[in-house]
Amino acid sequence: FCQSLLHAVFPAELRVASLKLLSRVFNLCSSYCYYDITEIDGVNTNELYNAAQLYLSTSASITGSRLSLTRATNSTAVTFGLSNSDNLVDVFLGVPVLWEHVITPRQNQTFSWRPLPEDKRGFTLRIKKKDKSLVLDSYLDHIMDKANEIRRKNQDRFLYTNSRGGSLDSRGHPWESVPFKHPSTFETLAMDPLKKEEIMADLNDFVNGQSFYQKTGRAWKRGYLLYGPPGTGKSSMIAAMANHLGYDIYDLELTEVHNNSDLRKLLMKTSSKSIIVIEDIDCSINLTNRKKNAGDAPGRNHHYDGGPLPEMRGGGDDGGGNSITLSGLLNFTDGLWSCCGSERIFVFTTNHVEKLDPALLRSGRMDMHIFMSYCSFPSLKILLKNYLAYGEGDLDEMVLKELGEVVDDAQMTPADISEVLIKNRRDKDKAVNELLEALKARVEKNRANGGLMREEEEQEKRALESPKQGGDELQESCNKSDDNKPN
Ligand SMILES: Nc1ncnc2c1ncn2[C@@H]1O[C@H](COP(=O)(O)OP(=O)(O)OP(=O)(O)O)[C@@H](O)[C@H]1O
Ligand SMILES: [Mg+2]
Repeated sequence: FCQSLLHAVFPAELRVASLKLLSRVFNLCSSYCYYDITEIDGVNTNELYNAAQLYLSTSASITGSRLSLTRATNSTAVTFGLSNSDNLVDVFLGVPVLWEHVITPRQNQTFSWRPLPEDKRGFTLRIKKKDKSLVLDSYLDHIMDKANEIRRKNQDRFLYTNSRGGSLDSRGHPWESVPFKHPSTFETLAMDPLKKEEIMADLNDFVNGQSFYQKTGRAWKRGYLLYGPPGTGKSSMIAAMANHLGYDIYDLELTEVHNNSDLRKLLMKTSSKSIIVIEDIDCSINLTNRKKNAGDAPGRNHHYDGGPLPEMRGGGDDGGGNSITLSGLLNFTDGLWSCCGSERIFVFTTNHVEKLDPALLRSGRMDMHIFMSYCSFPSLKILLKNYLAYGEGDLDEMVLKELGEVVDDAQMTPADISEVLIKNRRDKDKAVNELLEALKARVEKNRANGGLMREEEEQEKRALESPKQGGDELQESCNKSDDNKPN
């Protein structure tokens, strides 16, 4: 009787209304506000939920008493997460925020094109009302950024190639990818420690330089030219850069690109935070038919003048199938298109810097020119440490002195030296002795050759120091070697 009276006195609408009123009064009195971040918003996956989960799983400032541990496939890190109804406190800019993970079973599955998970998952974020603007303005952005960073660090990076030519895969991508697992790091790289530090500092400035690039109105990208003889670690340096920054690598095979517009399409399909590599650039762009161009415009060869364009090697032979041009390549690295996406590094490598078009070398195009030289004494010490576990002071002073005396004149590449060390790595003394012999033998050989190699090196350096002069040299070398005249 009482129940029916209650129902009669308080009809359903009134009950709902009074509940609403109560909760409004409660909300007004409470000094907190709450945000629900559900895993699935309607039928779409909520990016913020995933980001929050990732962020909470690694945030060092978090405290909680019960956490669940996970390790995803291919991941190198263990992450912890929240079980049902667990609370975590995070502190952002001195403001404490409370996270609660809520899991409820999903009732009466409604029809959906996509099967929904059995549980409804969500985070409830509780903050003081006075801190509301802080959360909405920067905390959520901070979470998204951090989550992206964690994702990048945890995941395998990828090495992309355009070996399919311009053809697209089923998802419309021109790049093919494989997981990138090169073990080279700046620690294992044998080169002058000061130069190494300079490069690492430059890379760090680049990744942390978003506001600088914004302020100065520059596109957020950087170019490195690595040059030097084969086996001096140019490819290893690229791998070390990628590992240091956690970037993907796009290895661009220019000979597979048919024309400038394909090149642009490839560029558009690269992601931010990546290194775009063109190896052996001197072999990719054929400069042999620049002679005609230079004849038309003498003295202007150090600026690309928009005249007849150098074609790809073999381009003339196959009926114009390959018509990628130097100007197309420069546009690729420098033009408006190069800014679609940001935080990108371009790396070109070459064995013959003197063969490069000065337009590629002029300042502002390749920001840093890095000469990868023959093995020097400091580099040798790094190799001895890596391959034979010799630390500072482990090796006999006399032997070290002897090594130091011959290593520069021997002009052996780190690749040659590591070969000797690998072969004898079980017997350290034998390895060092054999290395000493090899270095001495090489010194003798170089003396006999009359320092021919040294001259080549000097020529490369000169070419870089003065692009104008380099241009003239290039001109000469083109004139001399132009036996492959255009039809
Ligand atoms: N500076 C270096 N530090 C450590 N290892 C090196 C270095 N240079 C070469 N090596 C070793 O030699 C091998 C060949 O080096 P790498 O492929 O990096 O040379 P490269 O300069 O790219 O040569 P190429 O001009 O022929 O492409 C590497 O696998 C690496 O083990
Ligand atoms: Mg290489």
